[in-house]
Amino acid sequence: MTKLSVNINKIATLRNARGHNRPDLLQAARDIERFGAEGITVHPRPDERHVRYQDVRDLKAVVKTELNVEGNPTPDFLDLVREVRPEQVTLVPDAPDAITSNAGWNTIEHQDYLHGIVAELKGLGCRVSIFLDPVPELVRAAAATGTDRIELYTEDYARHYHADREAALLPYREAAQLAQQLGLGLNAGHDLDLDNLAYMAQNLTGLAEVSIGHALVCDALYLGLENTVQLYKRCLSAVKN
Ligand SMILES: CC(=O)[C@@H](O)[C@H](O)COP(=O)(O)O
Ligand SMILES: NCC(=O)COP(=O)(O)O
Repeated sequence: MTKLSVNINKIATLRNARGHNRPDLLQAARDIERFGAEGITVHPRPDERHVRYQDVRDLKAVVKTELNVEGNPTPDFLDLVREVRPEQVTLVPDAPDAITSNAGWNTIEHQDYLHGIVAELKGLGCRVSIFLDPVPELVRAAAATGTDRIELYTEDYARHYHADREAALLPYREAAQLAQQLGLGLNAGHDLDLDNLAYMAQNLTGLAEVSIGHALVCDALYLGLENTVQLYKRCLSAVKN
């Protein structure tokens, strides 16, 4: 079954709002794992607007499932993951001032660059995933970097889901099939929520992991964190109807 990695960036956003430690990010991570998540994802951005670099160091000792650290492989980010050695590193080509992740890698143009980073991170014992759009040529070029997995950038799927979910998912299904043929592991994330998750999980072959944060934390404000984590898990276990 597809694993749920909960992105706790937005819990850190709330924590930072008052300059104190409430909510306690580390306790939230422990609780989210206890509620059933199979991973914790963080995306420490250069401006530390939410998850701070020290949070990542502290989470390494706290997370008992898998720690997935996302980010643009800047020198500071690489120094952090060299120090922390999380179970998974997801490479994302974000600009420092991006309001959120808004693009996947051009793995054709950056293939040599990514190849070197992938080799180093795998050498540290980290699983590596590359964030990209569901474009066959990009998937093929990602495989040539030696990455363990790709993460399909699902904003477009989420945007078009309600209009025509079958059409919205089609490029992702094709990319997933190609990834499987190329021996790439498959993750997915960005803007997934309680409306659109089950259909993707039921129809994307070989989907190993989804990382979900913004919608999940928003839902938890109304539904409670434990209940919300379990609702997202239920979407991943729903049988295709
Ligand atoms: C890579 C991706 O799509 C998201 O995981 C990203 O981490 C979200 O970042 P924000 O929480 O800063 O919007
Ligand atoms: N990689 C996607 C992620 O970690 C969370 O994205 P979102 O659910 O906050 O959009």
